[in-house]
Amino acid sequence: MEQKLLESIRNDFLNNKPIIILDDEREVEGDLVFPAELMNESVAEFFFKYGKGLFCIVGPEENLLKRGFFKLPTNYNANYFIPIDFGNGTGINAFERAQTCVQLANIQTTLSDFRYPGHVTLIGAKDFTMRRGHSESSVELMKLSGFKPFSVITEILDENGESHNIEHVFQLAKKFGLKVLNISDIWRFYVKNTELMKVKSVARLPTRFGEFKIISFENNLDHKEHIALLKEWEKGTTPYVRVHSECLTGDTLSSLRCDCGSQLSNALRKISEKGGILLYLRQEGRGIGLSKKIEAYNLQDSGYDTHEANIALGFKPDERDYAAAYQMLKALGVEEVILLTNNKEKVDELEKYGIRIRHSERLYGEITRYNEFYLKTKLIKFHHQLEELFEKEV
Ligand SMILES: Nc1nc2c(ncn2[C@@H]2O[C@H](COP(=O)(O)OP(=O)(O)OP(=O)(O)O)[C@@H](O)[C@H]2O)c(=O)[nH]1
Ligand SMILES: [Mg+2]
Ligand SMILES: [Mg+2]
Ligand SMILES: [Zn+2]
Repeated sequence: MEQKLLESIRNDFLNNKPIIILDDEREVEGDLVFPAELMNESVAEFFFKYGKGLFCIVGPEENLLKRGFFKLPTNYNANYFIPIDFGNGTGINAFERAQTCVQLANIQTTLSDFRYPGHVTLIGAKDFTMRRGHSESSVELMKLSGFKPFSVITEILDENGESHNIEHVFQLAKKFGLKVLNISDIWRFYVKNTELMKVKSVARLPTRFGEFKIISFENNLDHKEHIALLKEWEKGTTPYVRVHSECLTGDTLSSLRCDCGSQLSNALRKISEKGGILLYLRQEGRGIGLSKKIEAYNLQDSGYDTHEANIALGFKPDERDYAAAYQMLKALGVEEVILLTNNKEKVDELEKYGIRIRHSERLYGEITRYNEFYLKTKLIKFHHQLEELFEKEV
């Protein structure tokens, strides 16, 4: 998603055209979205007729609370506030509901300017880094496209009243020329353009592989303690970068089930020699956490491979995210890297954030009889570039 697209979204809104946000990460469903400040009778009508779901205004939770709006009790962690009406009518018709939206976007108003309970559902959006739903992404999109952080959203139901019909969503988009954005695209754009991590503490760190600087970060992205080890590189050259995901068992407990520990050593050796950065990401077990990885190991001992074990536990084969790696590089002022990896996904992900990958260099660990099957699974099912490792045998 680029600046040009945002401008054209802004123009669509100014021309009474909503957009559709697709929740591609969680529910796989589409919502019509429009700025609350621009809502009017005809767009509201369009939402009722073609959206058909619940007509909701969304605003930042803390803003709503400050203005006196209060949350409804919930037994499933919903974030509904008291529904509201503006004006003296019944509050239900398109004109009145549109007025309610406009008046809520007018931040001078407080709860006492509205009647409650009313006919427009009010939802509090969390911070985008805390939750990535329709509410949060639509509020973020308002800000990115130059509007006040209040959106109107309505779920799209098909002709049978079903809400997860993506084909129907795309037909509707085509019929009315509406843009369709994914939540993940809005999220990526947000991460790319927002400073979410800053250098916090720096110290000297002599290691077996040479002396590095160890750097911690103030982290408003995911609040984890990701760490960088940096060895100065020659000005004008490209640093070698290793993006390494935490593996407590392999990195520090000398486990032979994987190749992580020896890869880490080889990466530090290379970076110490050439200059560059190790980004140590706290996403243990490809993002499922240590306990779940131990469960996965147990499944692997009874015949599952590493890919199948993750799925059996209800996860994706790989749950990792590289937003933090990008934010750390951004905080360190690095725009171009030579990436030490066999995992093409790391290359693709960093490139999506705009990091230039000069090239990637294979980084092998040690093959042992305990990790051989694991590595073969990575080659075959995750398409990691490990062919060379097994060539000798073939
Ligand atoms: N779920 C799960 N995670 C594992 C297993 N074995 C290792 N891991 C995790 O896999 C991750 C490996 O991280 P990296 O070495 O940075 O990444 P990679 O995908 O191997 O890619 P490379 O850059 O080529 O090394 C770590 O988070 C490990 O904890 C396993 O059997 N199951
Ligand atoms: Mg939704
Ligand atoms: Mg690895
Ligand atoms: Zn490991």
